[in-house]
Amino acid sequence: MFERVEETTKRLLITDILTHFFRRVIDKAPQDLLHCVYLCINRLAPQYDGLELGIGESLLIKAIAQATGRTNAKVKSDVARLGDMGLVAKSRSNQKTMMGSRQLKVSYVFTALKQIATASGTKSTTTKVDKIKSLLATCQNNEAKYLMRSLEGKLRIGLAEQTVLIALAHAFALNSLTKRLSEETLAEVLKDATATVKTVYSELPSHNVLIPALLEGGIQNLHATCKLTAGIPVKPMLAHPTKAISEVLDRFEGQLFTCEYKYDGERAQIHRLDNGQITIFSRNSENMTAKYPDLAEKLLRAVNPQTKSFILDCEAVAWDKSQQKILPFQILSTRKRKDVKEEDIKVAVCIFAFDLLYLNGRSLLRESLVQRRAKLLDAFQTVDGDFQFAKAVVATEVETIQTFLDESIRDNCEGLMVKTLDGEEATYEPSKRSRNWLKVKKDYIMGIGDSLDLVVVGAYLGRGKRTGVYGGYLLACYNPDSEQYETICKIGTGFSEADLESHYSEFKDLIISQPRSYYSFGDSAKPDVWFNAKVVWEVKAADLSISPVYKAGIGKVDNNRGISLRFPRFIRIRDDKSAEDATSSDQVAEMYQSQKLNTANGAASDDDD
Ligand SMILES: Nc1ncnc2c1ncn2[C@@H]1O[C@H](COP(=O)(O)OP(=O)(O)OP(=O)(O)O)[C@@H](O)[C@H]1O
Ligand SMILES: [Mg+2]
Ligand SMILES: [Mg+2]
Repeated sequence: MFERVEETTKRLLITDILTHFFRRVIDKAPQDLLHCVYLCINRLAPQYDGLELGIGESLLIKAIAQATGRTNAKVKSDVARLGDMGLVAKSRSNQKTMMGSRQLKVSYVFTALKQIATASGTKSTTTKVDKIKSLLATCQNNEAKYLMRSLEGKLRIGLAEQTVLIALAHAFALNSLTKRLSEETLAEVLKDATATVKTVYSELPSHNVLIPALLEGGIQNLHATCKLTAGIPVKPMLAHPTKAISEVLDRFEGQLFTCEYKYDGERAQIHRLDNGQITIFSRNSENMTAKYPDLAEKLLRAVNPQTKSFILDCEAVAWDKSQQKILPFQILSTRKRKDVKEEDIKVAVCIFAFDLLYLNGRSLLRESLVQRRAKLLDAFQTVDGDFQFAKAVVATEVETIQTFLDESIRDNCEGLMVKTLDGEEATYEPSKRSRNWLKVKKDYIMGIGDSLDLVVVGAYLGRGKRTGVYGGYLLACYNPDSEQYETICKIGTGFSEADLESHYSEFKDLIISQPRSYYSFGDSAKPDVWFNAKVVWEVKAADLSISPVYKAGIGKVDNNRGISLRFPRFIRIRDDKSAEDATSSDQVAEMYQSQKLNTANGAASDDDD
């Protein structure tokens, strides 16, 4: 199935292949469905579980060498030549296809992968190498290729998580049909099934719950059996950038909306269970409770007596106790990330709450913001400097919004979040970048609208004052459709001396001998060293231009040329975003288009290389 998916580029065909496969699994081996799904999305557990594949290159090289009787050096040079660990492992296993040997079974492979990922302790390297060796020995045909890629955590065959959800919905819907339907009715049934599965998964992102529920009760019962649950993080709702207050007014014409301060801290989704246990999740659904041991106690003082379980959406912001004011993000980022003890805490944090998703056992996702906000205000109380509600106004005039924006900046915020208040358009949309939430950042008014979060894929050796560290870096955005990192600019500005030093040493572990096959770059912008795509930086730029050298959004606004950033400047490391959460090619293209609209009325020209 993986082979067929990899050969196909059309998303619709991929969905069909996968649907067909799932239908057979549901019929013939339903107990394997969960493991099949995990192998397809290249994971071992829900994302919030933190259990990751992504076994290091050197360990995999060792295992291939031992399994095939080659030296480490030989395997390493083969990897450099073929650019794909999977192909190297496969080239050998083809030569000795064992007659009548054991076949690998899905659940066996899944369990083995899990054992490899969780092995710990002094002997863990040996355990891992031995396990991989024994898997490789049983591989046939292309299996070794997909096994190695899975172990690396880079299956890269075009199976996006959303495609897997669609195929699951189609498979269950088709398998439960009792009579022939007209083409039209069938399309309708599949569309409804897909919507149900996608919504349910966005509210309860765990296949461990979803798959058994589907097998048990089918799609009809899914909404009743799988609901938003305290303790399981949902992907937060995201906002669209805007460049002017007038753009906000155009978008929200005739609708009721509210402006809130946009606090510059760290997004925090705080869950409390009925038993009182508190868990704090990051923007990326990582458990960061251990980073904020001080928050739980602050929160308790803000919780009203009738409030039991809840999911709170808020921003954790650095707080100056003596002056009673907000501190910039740079201060917050000096807090330790792991195993923080009360005595380690030098930077105080205040919670600014702006949404309530769940209260006393009930989901509030489908209620409007007016209703959610009323419940939020009712369920908690302000404790100055510890827990406050996001400052908000209902404004409709440009002048009032402008004044509020200026105030937000004076109060050390980044600008405003503008949100619809009422009705269907004001529900909470997990994981969506919604047009019902707009961000207005002061320093981007009339600029490019927003900062970008880009992946560092390479670096240039420094000269002169920067001898001994990197002088510049090559950045890329991410294209989720092609699964490629597309280069967008070289950056050398915005770094302090200390940044240059620490980046230089931190990127050491990420150096790779060849660019990955999925990096899209121009020959004239090749860096001196390439990096594994892992680190994300927030970057600001003056504007965007069409470029023959860079590849961002290639084919979206120009057939052969990409988009590039002019005068990029480093702002901060985004360790709450993974490489795949970086700004997407579509977002870059959208920013370019909207800049073009703005300059069309007589301002500067574009098409500048
Ligand atoms: N009142 C508020 N309502 C919603 N979000 C807020 C509010 N105040 C601060 N925020 C923060 O602003 C973020 C949205 O804007 P920001 O540009 O900082 O997003 P980001 O994390 O860089 O993601 P992206 O740029 O991909 O949207 C939210 O994720 C949240 O952390
Ligand atoms: Mg932010
Ligand atoms: Mg941003």
